[in-house]
Amino acid sequence: MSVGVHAVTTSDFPQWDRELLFHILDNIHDVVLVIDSDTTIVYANEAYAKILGVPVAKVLGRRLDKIEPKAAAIEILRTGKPTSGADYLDSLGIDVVGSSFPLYNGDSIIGCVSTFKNITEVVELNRELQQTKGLADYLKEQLEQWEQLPLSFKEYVGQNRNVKETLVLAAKVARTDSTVLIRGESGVGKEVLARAVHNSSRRKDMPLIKVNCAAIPEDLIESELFGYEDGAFTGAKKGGKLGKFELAHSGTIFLDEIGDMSYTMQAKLLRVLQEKEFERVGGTKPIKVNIRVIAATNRDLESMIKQGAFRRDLYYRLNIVPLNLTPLRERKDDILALAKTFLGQFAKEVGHELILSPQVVGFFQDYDWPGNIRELQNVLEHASIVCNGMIIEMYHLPAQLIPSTFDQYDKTKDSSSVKEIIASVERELILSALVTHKNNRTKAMEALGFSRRVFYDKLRRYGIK
Ligand SMILES: Nc1ncnc2c1ncn2[C@@H]1O[C@H](COP(=O)(O)OP(=O)(O)OP(=O)(O)O)[C@@H](O)[C@H]1O
Repeated sequence: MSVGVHAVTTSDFPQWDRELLFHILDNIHDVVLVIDSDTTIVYANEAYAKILGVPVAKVLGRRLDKIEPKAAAIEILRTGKPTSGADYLDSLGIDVVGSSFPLYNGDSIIGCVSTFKNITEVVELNRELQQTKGLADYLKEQLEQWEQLPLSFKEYVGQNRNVKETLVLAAKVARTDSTVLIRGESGVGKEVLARAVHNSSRRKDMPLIKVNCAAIPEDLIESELFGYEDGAFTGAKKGGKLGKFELAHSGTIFLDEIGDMSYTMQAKLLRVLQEKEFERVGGTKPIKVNIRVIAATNRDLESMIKQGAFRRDLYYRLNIVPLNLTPLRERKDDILALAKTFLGQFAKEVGHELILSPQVVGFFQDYDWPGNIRELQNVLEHASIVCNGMIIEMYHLPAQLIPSTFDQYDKTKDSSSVKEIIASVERELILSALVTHKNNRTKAMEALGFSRRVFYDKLRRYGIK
């Protein structure tokens, strides 16, 4: 029995010849690739063809630096330092894991050997797992602030002609994968419409991820959108973090307040919209995503373009199907239906039916609603808490609407005396103070600056229990 460097010969293995060694190498399941000092591929085993799908004969004699210029083996020819770990092969678009080491003849490096396996599937699975985990975190974050929003167009309150036209167009575009741009003042229901589009699309079972572009600080928005790799910056979470684009993979991303995104970020966003791929912060590997984009803004993008604050090319990319939502003051025919919906919701919370007095109905029709549907909802929520009975009167409305209450009296030349008007305003202020101080009478009294005797006298007079 003779002994080699790491081998012995026996009667079954009388010699370790070339043929036997090549046979062994060819049957190893991992790719084995050998290059010489000018990166010419001098050997590739059969796994190379099986795993990479390229016949061995096609690569032998070709230079690796022309095929895969970023390959670790090329760097090893220069440094002589073995490496191991995961890598991404640009030329084939696959993820691999393995190791490479230099070959020496005396002191000089004559080549390099790489062994690796394809882990694209594992990387994909890991990505799905990361997406699921990220999604769970995101949903947890959102759960507390999640609004009860209508689920589809059927539940979307809106009978006004303009709104109906918008809804019909929205329902049509929902069936496609087109980018949608929702325009309208704050509180007009842009997010509700975005959800309705997503929920009526074929992506409805996949995530709808919202990004409020105005709420994220400029230095964080890139990592929020695209995620980051492990150690991308100081304070970065270990293991990296998935961005909103990856969370939205296969689903929809809702870019709210898009007009507030910085000019630099607009360029990066445009690239993603065009190429459907991006890199994480601190990463080099391109990540492909399949997403539908819905953007919304209350800003005048056309003026912003003229002022150089919004990119024209991004505008064209986003404005494929614009959906305009009319402000509430121009769709007053919807006010009562919306009010009824909200009162129905609040009635469940307070435990009794709620209706509007004729004065309140009149006032709602006259009022301008600068905060649109959100303002209407908030006003009714306030009134439903303050009102002990079933009928919501003017004095149940929030204090900030009180100047308008005076207008109302003036306009209609209401027969109420000044005394009555003051009394109704005073009653409202007391009720508001009680709500603010969670029914703590002493605190409400102090806040209003009344003495105890005057305060309790007024409670009695106004029938406040
Ligand atoms: N058609 C509707 N039916 C029922 N509720 C609605 C409708 N439209 C809006 N709302 C309610 O009004 C509130 C404001 O809506 P939403 O957040 O969609 O407005 P927005 O235009 O996105 O506001 P912003 O520009 O401030 O983000 C929400 O609480 C929503 O539930």
